[in-house]
Amino acid sequence: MAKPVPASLEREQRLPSIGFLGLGTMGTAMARNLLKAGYDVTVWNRTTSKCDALVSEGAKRGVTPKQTAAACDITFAMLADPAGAVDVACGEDGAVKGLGQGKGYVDVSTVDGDTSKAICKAVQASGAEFLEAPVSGSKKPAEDGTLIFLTAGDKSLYDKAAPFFDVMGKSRFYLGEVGNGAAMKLVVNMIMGSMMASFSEGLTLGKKVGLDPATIVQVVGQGAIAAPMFALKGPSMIKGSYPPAFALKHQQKDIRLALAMAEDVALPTPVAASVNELYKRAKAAGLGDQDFSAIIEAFELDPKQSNH
Ligand SMILES: NC(=O)C1=CN([C@@H]2O[C@H](COP(=O)(O)OP(=O)(O)OC[C@H]3O[C@@H](n4cnc5c(N)ncnc54)[C@H](OP(=O)(O)O)[C@@H]3O)[C@@H](O)[C@H]2O)C=CC1
Ligand SMILES: O=CCCC(=O)O
Repeated sequence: MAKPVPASLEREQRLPSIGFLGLGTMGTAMARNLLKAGYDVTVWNRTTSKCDALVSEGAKRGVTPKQTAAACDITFAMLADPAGAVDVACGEDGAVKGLGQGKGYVDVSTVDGDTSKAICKAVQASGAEFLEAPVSGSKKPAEDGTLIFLTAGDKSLYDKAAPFFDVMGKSRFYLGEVGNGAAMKLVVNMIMGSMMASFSEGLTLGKKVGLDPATIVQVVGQGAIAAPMFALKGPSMIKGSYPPAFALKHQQKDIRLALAMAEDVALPTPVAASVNELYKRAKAAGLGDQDFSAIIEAFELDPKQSNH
């Protein structure tokens, strides 16, 4: 059930209008929750047909990021990667051109700190406020409104956007300066990518030595290394099924960005570096659009066939 508009906002004369740019797996579910909560939502996506469902549910159709940002008080962006986030914010018909004093831009995409800082600079130069707010939690938490927001940037925009975060999520952290939200997200996803690779390696080894993979999942689930992610994905992984929630190509992007962040502070990250090679191999073998749990397939790939 959709979370209702908070009473404090209902008492105001006009609810802020919300723009949402990027209707992929996450953006669609997040924008839908804002719409279901009763907000005035304008949606835009590069592939315009992805707007149709939300428009039929009551959203307004944005023409460009610029027009969407110009029409709305606060605009959210949920794009695939740094290049997409910069294009949509700062490109020819980018959101920045529609922003100005009194408006806010909240980028919830997973990008690196430098990208986030560049977008922040362009947004603030327009007179608008900026917040980075990448999320922890995948497709189901996005649908259920139980994401975790890792925000940093203009504190007054954080306060204004809080009711929207509370519709889309179960918790929110304000981490100070722009770059800290991106850094937190990359640290978390670097750990997650390594955990998934390690789990996959263990399942593959267990199977090779004659253990029942379903029993391995059960045993892991009852001990000190139990993790919600293993319990959720393990049963489908052992059937060779990877229903897409978080694309493997996005997980590899996050490890790549985390490695660059580590390089900036001269920290050796041998685990993540090795795991990155595995994700690159899986991507080269055509698994990029599968859920990232398809990384288990990489252990059975012929190294000669994967060419990265
Ligand atoms: N899926 C998940 O579980 C989670 C994902 N994330 C992060 O959230 C972000 C979005 O993820 P998700 O929704 O799964 O990704 P999807 O691949 O499903 O969607 C990506 C979106 O980005 C758009 N896009 C990409 N490049 C451009 C560009 N150059 N110009 C305009 N639009 C562009 C796509 O448009 P089009 O439809 O036209 O291709 C699409 O709307 C990523 O940064 C990801 O790492 C964070 C937490 C969880
Ligand atoms: O970036 C993707 C994160 C997925 C998750 O937190 O479950």
